[in-house]
Amino acid sequence: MAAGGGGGRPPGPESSLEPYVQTRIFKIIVIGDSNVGKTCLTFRFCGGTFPDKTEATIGVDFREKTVEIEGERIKVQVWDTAGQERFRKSMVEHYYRNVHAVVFVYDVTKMASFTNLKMWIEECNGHAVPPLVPRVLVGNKCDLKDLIQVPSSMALKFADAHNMLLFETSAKDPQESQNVDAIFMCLACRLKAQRSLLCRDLEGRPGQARRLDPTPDASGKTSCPC
Ligand SMILES: Nc1nc2c(ncn2[C@@H]2O[C@H](COP(=O)(O)OP(=O)(O)OP(=O)(O)O)[C@@H](O)[C@H]2O)c(=O)[nH]1
Ligand SMILES: [Mg+2]
Repeated sequence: MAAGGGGGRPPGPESSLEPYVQTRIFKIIVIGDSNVGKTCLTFRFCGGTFPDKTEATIGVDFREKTVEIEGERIKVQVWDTAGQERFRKSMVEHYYRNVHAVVFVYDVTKMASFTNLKMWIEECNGHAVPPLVPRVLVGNKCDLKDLIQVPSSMALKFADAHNMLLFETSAKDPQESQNVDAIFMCLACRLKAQRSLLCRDLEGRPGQARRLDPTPDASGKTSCPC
């Protein structure tokens, strides 16, 4: 189990004059064939580096990073899942339970990892993930330009058909790190917006949940990269 990125501690006694706002946690799972680079992508986002060496993930590795969106601190909890069937079968139920967003990853240099996406999407659908849960598609290893097997146009068509945004990235190339960050930041922004709306809808209804953020940003500014 590994962790990277900032720690998302709520304000302590030293800031007791400020209103106490609990840090929200968004659970994002990263799914796809073995060897597509799920561990490297999550490492890049949470730790800011490309790992020298990785081994097949067994079960799940958790990583997290605290980000700030429109003045609110949000903890992005990334579940780096195992691609190999034998290392994931006892865990699958846990992956999908209370998930907030799903990242499907394929390897742009391996067509089979792209065609297998159908299977991953079916698995996700089979676990009753609500339609409101955002899903994105990530084509990784774009630095291997001479080996590309999955054209962007094909991936875009697939993403459109499944109502997903497409990100083409490289966990390895430091120049691409902003694109990797954009995957998770975009999801965090969408989740924040969705949940604020949901809570606003529920406000005023007796016995229902209320917004956690007592001071909505009036500026309308967003740091969302998408
Ligand atoms: N060239 C290149 N290699 C990458 C990239 N991302 C990952 N790799 C390599 O691909 C291999 C597999 O990466 P992992 O991140 O361990 O793959 P995974 O999807 O987590 O695999 P499982 O844990 O078995 O599901 C490793 O040798 C990485 O170094 C990338 O963007 N570019
Ligand atoms: Mg892995």
